Amino acid sequence: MQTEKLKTQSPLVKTKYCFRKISNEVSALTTKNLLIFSHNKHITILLLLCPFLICGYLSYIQYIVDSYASRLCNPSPEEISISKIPKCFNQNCITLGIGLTGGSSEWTDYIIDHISKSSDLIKNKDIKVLTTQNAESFTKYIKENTNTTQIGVILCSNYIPLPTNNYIENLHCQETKGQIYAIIYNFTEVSRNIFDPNLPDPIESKVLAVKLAIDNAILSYQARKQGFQNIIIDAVIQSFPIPPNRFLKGYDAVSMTGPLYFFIPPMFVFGLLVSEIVKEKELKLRNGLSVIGVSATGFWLSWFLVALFFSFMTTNSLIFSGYFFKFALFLKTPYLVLLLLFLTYSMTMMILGFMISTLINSVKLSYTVSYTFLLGGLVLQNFFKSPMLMKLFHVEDLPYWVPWVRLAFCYYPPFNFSKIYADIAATAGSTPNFDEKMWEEGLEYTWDNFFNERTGMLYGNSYRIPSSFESFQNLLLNSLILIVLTWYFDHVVQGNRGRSSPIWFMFTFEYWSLKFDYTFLPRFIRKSYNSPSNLKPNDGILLDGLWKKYPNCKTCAVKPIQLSIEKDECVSIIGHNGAGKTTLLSMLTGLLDPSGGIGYISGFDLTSELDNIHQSIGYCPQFNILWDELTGKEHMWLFAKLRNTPISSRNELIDYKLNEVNLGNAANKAVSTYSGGMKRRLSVAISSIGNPSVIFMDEPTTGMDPITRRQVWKLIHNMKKDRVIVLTTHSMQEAEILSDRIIVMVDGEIKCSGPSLYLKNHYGDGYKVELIHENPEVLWGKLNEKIPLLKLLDISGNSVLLSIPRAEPKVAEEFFKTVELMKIQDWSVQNSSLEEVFMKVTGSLKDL
Ligand SMILES: Nc1ncnc2c1ncn2[C@@H]1O[C@H](COP(=O)(O)OP(=O)(O)OP(=O)(O)O)[C@@H](O)[C@H]1O
Repeated sequence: MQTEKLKTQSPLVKTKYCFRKISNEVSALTTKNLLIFSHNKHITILLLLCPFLICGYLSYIQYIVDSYASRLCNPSPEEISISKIPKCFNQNCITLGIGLTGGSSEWTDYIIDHISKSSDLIKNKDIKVLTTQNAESFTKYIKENTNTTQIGVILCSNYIPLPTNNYIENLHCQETKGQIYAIIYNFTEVSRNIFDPNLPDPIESKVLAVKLAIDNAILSYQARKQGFQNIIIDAVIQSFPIPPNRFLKGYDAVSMTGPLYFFIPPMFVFGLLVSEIVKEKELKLRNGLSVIGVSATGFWLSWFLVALFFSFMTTNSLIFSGYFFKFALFLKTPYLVLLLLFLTYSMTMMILGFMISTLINSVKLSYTVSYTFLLGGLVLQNFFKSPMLMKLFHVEDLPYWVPWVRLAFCYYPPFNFSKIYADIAATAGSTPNFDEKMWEEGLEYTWDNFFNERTGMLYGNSYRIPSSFESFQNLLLNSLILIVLTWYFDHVVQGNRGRSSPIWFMFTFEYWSLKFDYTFLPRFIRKSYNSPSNLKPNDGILLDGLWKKYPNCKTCAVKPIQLSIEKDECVSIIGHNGAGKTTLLSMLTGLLDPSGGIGYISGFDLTSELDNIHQSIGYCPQFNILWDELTGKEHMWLFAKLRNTPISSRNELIDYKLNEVNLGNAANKAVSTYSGGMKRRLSVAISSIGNPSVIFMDEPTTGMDPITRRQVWKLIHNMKKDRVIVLTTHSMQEAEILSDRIIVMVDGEIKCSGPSLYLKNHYGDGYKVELIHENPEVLWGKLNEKIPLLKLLDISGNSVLLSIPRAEPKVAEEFFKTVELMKIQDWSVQNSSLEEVFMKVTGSLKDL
């Protein structure tokens, strides 16, 4: 047997064995974890697609900024003719409102006619002429008719006192000449459309057109008066070329916002892993694995490999998405630098996730924690993404507390990630030059950049930013600290590995002696509390005074127990709810630390040789150690591998075991589709895999129908050979059929123990006799008179049910003699049932 060999092997062979064992565990559990993710296809695909979606989103932002920036410039603005006044757009609006301050006169009529003809405007429709007392009353009209008049003109046909407080305060209408005009334009009309610099300024062109029309009209009037030819001046306006907006042109979304968006993909994996690990804890799957000897090292290494796999995949998905979208920062940086950055950061976050998962016990809480980390992290990333902040953080001559804050942030992985990213962006991506107020395109990022610090000036202050390599070392330090914390909390937090260690466990000799497996040393050197002098460990189970008291409980859940179970024995433990059965089994399987006492299982010490015990036991707990996503066959494969069954016969063994528990047809179905009974059957099959020398079963047939229950009984019966089976049950029939010995536990104590017949004989009420007589009361009266030791159990109809004490053979003799003389119609004799024994021993009969 493997465990026998272990006892006699040298430390070197043991180390080799340990290494092989752990690598086997890692390979089995990693396969299991990957299988779970492969069954959750949409989540996994989304996880791998996430970087691509983020890069696509960034590319879209870049596109918007670029197209926006390109639209904001106009290198060759068009000439706009102003020879005609443009008509206003709205219905019923007035293109030109003309106020005549001195009433109409010859020259004003001429001008209005001229404008009307030259600009195709209809009088009294497009042009409204008002004779106003003064300029103020014209502006009053405009105010009262908001937005109906496009442009107003005041023709000063006589002297008008000037208003002091409106648009025309600079107007000087001359009393004598009266040939001066003023243009009043609607300032609220949108000026140049900033979203499209190719459009002309609506006000400029209109005002100029009006001015030109009036000037032309005046010139024409003057020319006619003085006998000149009709003079027409034609004019155009054209704006200056509009240069590109220098705050947008060259903006690089990937450089400026990368740390914010690239923070997200690892957080998805983070959330997924934390919830999966906590789920294994909440459903006690990890406890189940610990019982069959899966080491914490194997457990965490398997998750580490899964995290590495997903981190590697998402990292590469991110890098190649960057290449796909032609991000300059990605194209100008060596692949290895990008891989190192994203992978190290992702792995550090995964290890942070491992550490968090050791502190929480519920999946619900794990979701809350993951979301909090994601949202809180995004808020911080919003600051850290800024290259300006990175420079500000490293400016020399800072207040004394800033370097301390910076140092504190160095222990926050996303800060180090943002810092390295900013280093790359500063070289390979476009960055804002605040002094020049423009964007500078990046150069190639080389390994020299990786190892060199960055220096420069910011608003007249010099800054010195440590090299990317230094920040990379910080990330590695973060990982190391988180690994140590994970290791520590995994030991001390209750529920992680079943047993929890004291908070100073690493300073105890026992911890390191167990760790290095010094079991080859003589027993007196190792720690052995309650070391027995007269106990000889057997191949089965030997307990001497083993007891358990839960913290904050007044009484012991299990009082000191003496028990010896030999090989080939099947023992059932029966007891009422809360009697201590599960606690006893948990101690024997190493899930709970005994409060005291000695125990040996397969010859190994329960306190110091637990690793070896785990190698030699099988366990079918009250809860099923099953993963909903995996199929029955995958479960069997996992446990067969963990149990190191020979590869050549593994598949055959799996099929055989599954058929044995009637699950052959459902072997390839996910366990989530199994009924409660099917899951129990699978758990029983799993407990027997790998030929364990002791099997513990906690209520193995709960939830099974009578036919399947009998099949499982048969299976357990066949498993008895060459091993010890300890099962707890509430079914007396099960205990009676399966066990060679029955132990009755009451309030943490073994009240009695022995084969079923012995218990019945010893604790039962004797024989039960049922007599059928035409007058049962008379019959009982006579019997009771002759044999007072008889006990009446029931009289109903023609039947009398009574018991004869087993310990009194003479009473039985006397009873049968008496009965022979009576006219008995029928009779039957029955031995006591186990249920009666149980009720009597547990004292429950009194309570009924
Ligand atoms: N984690 C715990 N902390 C404190 N007390 C506990 C804990 N687990 C069990 N107990 C107490 O220990 C006693 C024994 O419980 P245990 O679960 O071993 O009984 P059981 O015989 O297995 O019951 P059942 O048949 O219902 O499974 C009970 O009084 C129970 O309340």
